[in-house]
Amino acid sequence: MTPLLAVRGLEKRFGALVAADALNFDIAAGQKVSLIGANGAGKTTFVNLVTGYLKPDSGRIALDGMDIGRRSPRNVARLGISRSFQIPQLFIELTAAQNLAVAVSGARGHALSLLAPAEAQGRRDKALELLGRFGLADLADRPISELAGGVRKLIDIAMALVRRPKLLLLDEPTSGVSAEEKFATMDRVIHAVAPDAATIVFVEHDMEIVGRYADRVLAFYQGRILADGSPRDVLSDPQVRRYVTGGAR
Ligand SMILES: Nc1ncnc2c1ncn2[C@@H]1O[C@H](COP(=O)(O)OP(=O)(O)OP(=O)(O)O)[C@@H](O)[C@H]1O
Repeated sequence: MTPLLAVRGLEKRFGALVAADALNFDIAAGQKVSLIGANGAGKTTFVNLVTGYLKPDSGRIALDGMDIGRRSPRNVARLGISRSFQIPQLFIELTAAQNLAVAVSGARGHALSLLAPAEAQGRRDKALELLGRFGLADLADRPISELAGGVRKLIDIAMALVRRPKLLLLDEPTSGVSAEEKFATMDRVIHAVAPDAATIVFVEHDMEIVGRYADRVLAFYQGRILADGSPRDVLSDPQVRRYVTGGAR
């Protein structure tokens, strides 16, 4: 069976630094994969390569068998890969619902100013539906500037769901979220993504989150995969303990 994502010989260099070093692996549909690794190990570089924000120097990335390695971020998103960011990319003066409405317009290829009222209502309905999935419907009309960091992260992830992606990449979904709220935040993410049955790849520094939510872990070290397997196996691997979790935040 064709894997959802196939990565073959993927390389990316920044000058002399090899940030992705001949990466080779598949991701099957339905998996929840966590990317772990110390700072600078290459996790975000991988996310940027898959989402079109960086172009590989060599190698291949295929989504459902289609080569996507040199497409633009917009094109990659149209094909079914969405992402969230370490720092949420939101319009700070707009409300939560307005931010999502902008994303809905973008996904539908509309210019906001040209929309008929019926379409504007449709966008708002979609925005409210997505916020509802995250338990945030009551914050729909609050400006982002008034919302806490953890809520902003959830809204950024909601934006990524607008296109009903096949593959969702989350860059540190719980960074900046308090220890008391981190499980509740991830529970909301998993619950919200479930209706779209999206495959999730998430960068994570918190090993409690990794152990609880991932069914597979890829441990990065110096642009390479040091270990690949179940959370139990990878987190107990001596190399991972030495080079990854020992230095994790
Ligand atoms: N645009 C860039 N130009 C030059 N070097 C870069 C660039 N992006 C990343 N790097 C370097 O590539 C290496 C991998 O960085 P990357 O951001 O992928 O690591 P990471 O595992 O995501 O780290 P973190 O956990 O700190 O986010 C680092 O040494 C980083 O400094």
